[in-house]
Amino acid sequence: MIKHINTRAACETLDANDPLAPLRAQFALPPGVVYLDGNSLGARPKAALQRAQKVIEEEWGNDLIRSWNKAGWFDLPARLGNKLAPLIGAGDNEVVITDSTSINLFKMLAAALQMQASQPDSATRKVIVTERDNFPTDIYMAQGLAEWLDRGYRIRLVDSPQELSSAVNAETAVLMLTHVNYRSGHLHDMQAVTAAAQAHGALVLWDLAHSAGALPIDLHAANADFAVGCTYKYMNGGPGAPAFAWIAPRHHAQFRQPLSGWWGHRAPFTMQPDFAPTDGIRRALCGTQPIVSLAMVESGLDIFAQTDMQALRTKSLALTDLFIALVESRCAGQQLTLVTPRDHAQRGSHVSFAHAHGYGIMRALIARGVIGDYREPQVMRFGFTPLYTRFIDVWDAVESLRQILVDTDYEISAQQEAVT
Ligand SMILES: Cc1ncc(COP(=O)(O)O)c(C=O)c1O
Ligand SMILES: Nc1ccccc1C(=O)C[C@H](N)C(=O)O
Repeated sequence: MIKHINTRAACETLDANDPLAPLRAQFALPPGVVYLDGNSLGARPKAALQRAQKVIEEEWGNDLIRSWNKAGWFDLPARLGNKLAPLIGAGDNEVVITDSTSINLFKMLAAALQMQASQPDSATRKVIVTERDNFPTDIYMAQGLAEWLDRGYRIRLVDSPQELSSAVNAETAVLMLTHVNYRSGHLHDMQAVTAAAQAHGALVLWDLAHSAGALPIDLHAANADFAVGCTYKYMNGGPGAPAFAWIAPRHHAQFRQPLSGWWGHRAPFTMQPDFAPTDGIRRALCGTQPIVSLAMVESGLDIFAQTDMQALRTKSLALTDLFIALVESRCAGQQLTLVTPRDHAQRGSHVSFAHAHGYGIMRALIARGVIGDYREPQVMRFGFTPLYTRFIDVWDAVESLRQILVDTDYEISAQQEAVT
């Protein structure tokens, strides 16, 4: 059906018939902007402003220190974790919102290695497998941890998802993967990949940065071991909002992480000199959280509570199908290469096209109010966030892209900004 859409009016009709369309009104989006970067920084829920006002004025300003109890600040990582849990197929008391994705990767990976170290085959199980194409922080954190531990851990980088089955073996301690690749938008089959790795005795850690809030996830059905992810992308938690961490309940008792701060202690206000981890998911906590930023996450989660991930996925695929079809028909012959898989089963919620002048073209798009981003090498990324992206946004983005390409209206040697 999407293939036959070839006018803006037809896109208007798709919007008029879209059951999710009313949700857009809950976001503060600037006029004249086509925002296709919710996969990097989600848009602001309108309610976040009132929430910030309340946290700052009432909870901090008036109630001061009393808010740790009265406003539930101390319990916020776990309370919001419970709100986020259904979006990733997790249960109550299995998720905390805390720290950054990088830090949570470190904690989960360290705990997984420590669990493997207590197994009889630990002397030969020393490899962390991940993808060369993974988001760099994931690889960097694994490298840093392996170096720091200095116990012979090695990182094995695979060059394609097909290589995973031969790369994971009896030497694999942890398979650490990002569910949807940040650059290509490639989506792994979580259940199949997890089962294959576990059959070799590996533990599996998923980074859900580009899939949580973008598509249905069922960590329990996949029998995953650990997961982390961002709240500032598809979940619309705000710039630098704390990340989340999930531990399969079957691992809670053995889970020990090296950042053993007082928020993970069983009785922090007894002020004991010895660390004793608390039961359950709060073991993943370290110390005091940025409460103002953490509180903002709730406004985004409250919008998800009004719909379901299946409905969002249906719209997301319609948006990405339409974008691919329109770019390929209206920008034909313009040397664009589709980087993202066409197969729905392998596609996340963003679409990437490569072009030799990708950076300059993206700058030109942004100058016209079509906001995507650029990732080396040559890749223009366009994120589709079904809570607020409209079908006419897809049309308008492709029209701007077409005009820029036809008129060569981009800077061929554009100077790159610090953040691309
Ligand atoms: C897969 C993935 N992991 C982690 C991160 C970010 O980690 P952090 O929030 O710690 O900067 C990103 C994006 O920034 C990402 O795409
Ligand atoms: N946290 C950021 C801060 C500044 C600029 C970008 C980010 C991103 O999140 C990038 C994203 N993870 C990516 O997939 O490229």
